[in-house]
Amino acid sequence: MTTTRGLKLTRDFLITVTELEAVRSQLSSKNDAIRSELESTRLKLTQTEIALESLKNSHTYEIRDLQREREHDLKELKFEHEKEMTNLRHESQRKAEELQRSLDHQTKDVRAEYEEKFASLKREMEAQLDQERQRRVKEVSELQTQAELHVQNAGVDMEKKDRELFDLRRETEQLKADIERKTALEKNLRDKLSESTANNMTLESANSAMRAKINFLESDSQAQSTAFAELHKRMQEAVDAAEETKAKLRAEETLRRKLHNQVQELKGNIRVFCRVRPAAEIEANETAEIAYPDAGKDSKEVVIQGPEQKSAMGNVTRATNPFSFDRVFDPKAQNADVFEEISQLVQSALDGYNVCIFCYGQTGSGKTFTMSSPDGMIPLAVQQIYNTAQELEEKGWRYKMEGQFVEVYNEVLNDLLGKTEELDKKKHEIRHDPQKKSTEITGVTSVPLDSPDKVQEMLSNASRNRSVAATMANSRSSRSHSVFILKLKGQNSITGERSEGTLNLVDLAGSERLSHSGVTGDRLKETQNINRSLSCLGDVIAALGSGKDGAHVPYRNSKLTYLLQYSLGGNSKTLMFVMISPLQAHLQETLTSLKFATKVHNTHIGTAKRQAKIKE
Ligand SMILES: Nc1ncnc2c1ncn2[C@@H]1O[C@H](COP(=O)(O)OP(=O)(O)OP(=O)(O)O)[C@@H](O)[C@H]1O
Repeated sequence: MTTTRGLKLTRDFLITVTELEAVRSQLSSKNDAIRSELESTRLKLTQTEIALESLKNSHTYEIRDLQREREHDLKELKFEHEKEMTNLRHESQRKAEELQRSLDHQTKDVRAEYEEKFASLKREMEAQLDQERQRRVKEVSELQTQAELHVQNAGVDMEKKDRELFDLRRETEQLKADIERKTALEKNLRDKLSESTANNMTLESANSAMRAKINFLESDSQAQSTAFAELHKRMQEAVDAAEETKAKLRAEETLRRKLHNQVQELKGNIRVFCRVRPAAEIEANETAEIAYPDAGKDSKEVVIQGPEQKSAMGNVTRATNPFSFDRVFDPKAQNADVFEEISQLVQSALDGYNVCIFCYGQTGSGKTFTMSSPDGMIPLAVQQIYNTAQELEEKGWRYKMEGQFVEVYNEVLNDLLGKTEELDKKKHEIRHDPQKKSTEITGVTSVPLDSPDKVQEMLSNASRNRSVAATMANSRSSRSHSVFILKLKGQNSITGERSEGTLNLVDLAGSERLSHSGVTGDRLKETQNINRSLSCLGDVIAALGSGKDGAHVPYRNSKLTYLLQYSLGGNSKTLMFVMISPLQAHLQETLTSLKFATKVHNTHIGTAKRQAKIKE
């Protein structure tokens, strides 16, 4: 069995080998055919390459021949060209020379022609110039004559103006001398009056003694009645003399006040006083260098040594800053000395003027001390007005005096004499009467000032109200403007005259330059309002000083200037106090304040008019 299977396997194997042999012989014959085909193709390729090589060689020869030919042609052409160029160059050179010759010829002709024309034009121009020169010389001499005439006229005018100025100065001097004389006279008359009053009293007592004597004697003898008549006559003479002296005194007083007002009008009606407060004990070593060169004489000058400045070279210098005002009060000056200087101005309110006195300066420079302390300007002004009003009663004048005290805080008006709980709440409005040039504030408390003691009560009420407000918004007095308004209405029963004047005493908010940086909320609002209202005050003064009649004055730009509309400007007398701190730390603010005050001092805001009328 196994052998059969082996035989079968061997037969199958042999069959397979035979088949594979047949396939191999087929493949080998195919391979031979392909190889011979490859050989013939390779032969063909070699032949083609040979043919190509020979073609390439023949082309190379042709190209070389062509190149040689072309080079030859090129050389010939170049030669021809150069020959032609030489000919052309010669030809053009010849033509150029010809052209140059002809041009030279033409130029010569043209130049000759132009020279001739130029000479004739020059002659013409010179003739015209000569004529013009003569005309101008004539004109210049005419102008010179006219100018000389003008100069002569101007000289005459100048002399006239100088004379006028001199006359005015003399008049002012005379007025001043008159006032001094009248004041001396008045004093004299007052002395005489008191002497006469004393005489009168003596005579009256003598008279009553005589009467008693007469009664006692009850005699009707001739001698007694003559003596009595004589005594009576002497007494009557003394009474008449006293009456006459009183009348003279009244006339002199009227004249003195008139002359004072005239002098003020001649001076212009805005004046500036400067006051330097004393340093407190603890500040004694921190003071700036401030000098008063004319102290004890005119007292109009103050000199501030500026801060130290280092130059690029390292040198340290200090600028000297001199300022001059109508009056400078050094730290030794007392409130009474200051008031003496303003008393005439206060008096003007009684004469029917609107008067405005305001204190400008940084916080802590002495504004409130000057205005509201017990011997400050407000109490002294009220006291003086009260005394004068009483004296004027003799001359037939009766005055009604009313005081108001308001505050402008954050552009809102507050009544400092009103109820504390109404502060910052009750609305007040400003009403102007353009006809009467007067101002009213709605709903504001008016205190009749029938005795000078009332003013102290008023001031303490105002201060109490302000201190209550201060607990709510810090140091209210330095962050708001306060205005004390004294209204004076007078009537003369003898002459029928009436007068209406207002005295405004203003304590401004601290003028230190307040920066907006780092401030927010209520404090920022306060700061902006103070800055704005103080700059509005400056703008109003500048507009008034621009001297243009009818020029727009921006009173409406702030509550303060709107309130003071009729007390700042043409129809009023204005005085500004610039208050100065003596401390070195405040030097920069001091210089800023003094510069602002100098601007105000240089402003002339017209002539004040009295608000007086005659009874129809
Ligand atoms: N002439 C003076 N003599 C003596 N002390 C003065 C004088 N002036 C000011 N003082 C004192 O200096 C301090 C600051 O003055 P004051 O309060 O009047 O300044 P102010 O400018 O009104 O400040 P604020 O703007 O805060 O109201 C106060 O203690 C005051 O008493």
